[in-house]
Amino acid sequence: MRFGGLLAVNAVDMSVRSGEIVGLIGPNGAGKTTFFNCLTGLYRPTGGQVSFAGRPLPPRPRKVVQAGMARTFQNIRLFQNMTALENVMVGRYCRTSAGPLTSIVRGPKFRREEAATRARAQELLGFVGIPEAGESLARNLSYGDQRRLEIARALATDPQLLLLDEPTAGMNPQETRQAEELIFRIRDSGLAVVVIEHDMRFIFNLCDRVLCLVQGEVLVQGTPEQVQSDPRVIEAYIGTSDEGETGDA
Ligand SMILES: Nc1ncnc2c1ncn2[C@@H]1O[C@H](COP(=O)(O)OP(=O)(O)OP(=O)(O)O)[C@@H](O)[C@H]1O
Repeated sequence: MRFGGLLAVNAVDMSVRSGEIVGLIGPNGAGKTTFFNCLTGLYRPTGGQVSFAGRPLPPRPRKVVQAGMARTFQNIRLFQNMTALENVMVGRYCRTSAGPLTSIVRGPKFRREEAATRARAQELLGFVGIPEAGESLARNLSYGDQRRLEIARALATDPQLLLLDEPTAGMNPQETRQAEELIFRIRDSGLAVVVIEHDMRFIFNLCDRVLCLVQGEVLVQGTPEQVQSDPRVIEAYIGTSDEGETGDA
């Protein structure tokens, strides 16, 4: 992915299997979010190809979600003035069949689907640990709960692959532990998960494999043990001006 003269992501080749958690680390500006944006159709890559489950994916977010890839955002992007339940229901609509006409007429088929969507959304709120939040407006939830809600909305699309962009940013230690436990449960349900994170303790504890990006390219990849002891990774972080990234920021 090129932005003018800047090659933001170059030849990043990554695979992730069902039931596996892969971490994506790297200093600020390494290209992590740009990589997610390329995968999910927010950016049209200037070169290369995204394939999912063996099929090429067009760079269109709706097609990507329908193919089974869902994501959350570094800066939470909820519908702040809708309830938590409604936010999750929105995620579900890519799997329902009601078109505009059915929605206006609101016949029995629409009502059946709507009830099923509501029930599934409530179930997902329970799964992410906020079963009581359904009627609260998203903007009134705590920061940690908003992050869980974003995950619930992503899960509502029935993904096979979940991309999480800094899921613990702004969380306190207790919320971070709960997020870790939630991601393990998501993995255990058979999904493939890719996580971007700056919190090293979190990522090395969570992931089966870790890739370290630097200036848009994969510098090192391997098990958490291999990556955290690799001098090139340590150097890549120390070499940045953001010292906070070397610790638990
Ligand atoms: N839309 C854009 N237009 C121009 N340049 C961009 C755009 N998006 C990202 N970049 C540049 O691409 C590079 C990679 O940015 P990106 O946000 O992907 O990094 P990152 O690894 O996610 O960083 P961080 O950890 O700070 O979120 C940066 O130099 C950034 O300035």
